[in-house]
Amino acid sequence: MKYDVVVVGSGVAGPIVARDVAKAGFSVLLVDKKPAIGTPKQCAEGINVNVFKEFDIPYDKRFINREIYGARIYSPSGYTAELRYDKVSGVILERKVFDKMLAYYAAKAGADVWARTEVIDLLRKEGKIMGVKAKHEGELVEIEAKIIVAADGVESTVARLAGINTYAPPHEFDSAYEYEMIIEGYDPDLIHLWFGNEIAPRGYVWVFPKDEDRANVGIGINSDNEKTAKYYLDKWLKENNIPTKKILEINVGLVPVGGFVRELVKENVAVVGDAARQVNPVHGGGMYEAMKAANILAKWIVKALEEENLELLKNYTKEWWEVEGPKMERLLKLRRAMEKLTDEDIDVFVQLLGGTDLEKLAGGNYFEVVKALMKHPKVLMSKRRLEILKALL
Ligand SMILES: Cc1cc2nc3c(=O)[nH]c(=O)nc-3n(C[C@H](O)[C@H](O)[C@H](O)COP(=O)(O)OP(=O)(O)OC[C@H]3O[C@@H](n4cnc5c(N)ncnc54)[C@H](O)[C@@H]3O)c2cc1C
Repeated sequence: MKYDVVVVGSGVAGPIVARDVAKAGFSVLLVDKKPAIGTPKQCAEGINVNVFKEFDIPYDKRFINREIYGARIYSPSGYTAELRYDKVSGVILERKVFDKMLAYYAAKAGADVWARTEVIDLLRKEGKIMGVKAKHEGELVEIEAKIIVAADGVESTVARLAGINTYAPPHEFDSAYEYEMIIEGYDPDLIHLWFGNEIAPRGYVWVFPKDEDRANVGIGINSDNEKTAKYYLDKWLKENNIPTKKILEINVGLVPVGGFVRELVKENVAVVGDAARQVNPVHGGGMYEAMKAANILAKWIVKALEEENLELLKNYTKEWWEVEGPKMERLLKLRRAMEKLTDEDIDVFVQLLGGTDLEKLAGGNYFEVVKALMKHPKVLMSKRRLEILKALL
């Protein structure tokens, strides 16, 4: 079996690469170890509404669970800041359908798609990487390919097999735990985020509404914490008197929030998405970054195949670092600064920040916001707060 490209992993990044390369007329095989692509989900399913246009994905009601108009954040003592638009700003997806439909779009563009196919090793001949070895419905198969894409998520093995250094220490990952459950009393037009060192160390608790009374309710905390994410989520639910007898799903996962990969390509293997730690380090959202990187990678795969020059693949690393790298480094700096905040600091900042400030912070465009905060008496009076902010400039 021979293809131009084999893509390992059909989450978000993989199908976008497969679709774009197949569209250009090259042969592509997209594989995933899951028997049903998209299931189970490991996601809160929130994404900015602009992605559909940017990545040419139909705005299809089959996977758009709910339209969202903004966000409300809560400080440890209960101060809130809100960002509310009069038009749709984001959506809560149904990822089980979304991921499957992305694979369907890849198939429609010409790619072959195999579910229940787990890549277990690289295929090497005379020291060269020639493809992958996989278990396809329990049978061992060898798939030859000119280019291999490791889109195999946070626990990626394929990039490492090729010698790409994807190591990051445990502190650069969040541990996430989530219930899809019945929950009432939260404005279903907004996403809700709670911050605080006793609530969610380093991270936040989220309620992402999927219905008036159904939501993904989850938490992300630093994965090297001595307590578990489940411990903190259950504590928060109990302290807020939220009944936990109607739980429809439990989702667990790791989220990379740092540890970006310097060299994204080795020989004819490229890494993309969570496997390459391409995730927003402040809010832990990875779908946008996975699609953005997939887009860049697909462009260079097509060029490399058209010009029969695999060296061109290296331009993916260069372009990703030029286009996304600076923003990601700024966000990482912001994440590290946020880790130093006490609960009192969070209370102060939430009182001082407006909705648009929050948007700028989450997108990494924080210079103006930080400069304005530094002039406020509540910040000026605290040498420590001032130093945390100064380090961001
Ligand atoms: C609890 C939680 C909540 C989250 N919430 C959000 C959110 O609200 N918004 C957001 O943008 N991001 C969120 N994220 C992050 C987001 O889910 C990921 O960033 C995104 O899915 C990354 O896409 P990907 O294609 O790189 O990897 P994945 O979506 O993880 O896909 C990787 C695929 O590879 C397959 N695979 C792995 N190994 C092999 C193998 N050896 N052979 C074949 N197939 C293999 C897996 O089965 C999987 O389908 C959340 C993550 C978690 C854990």
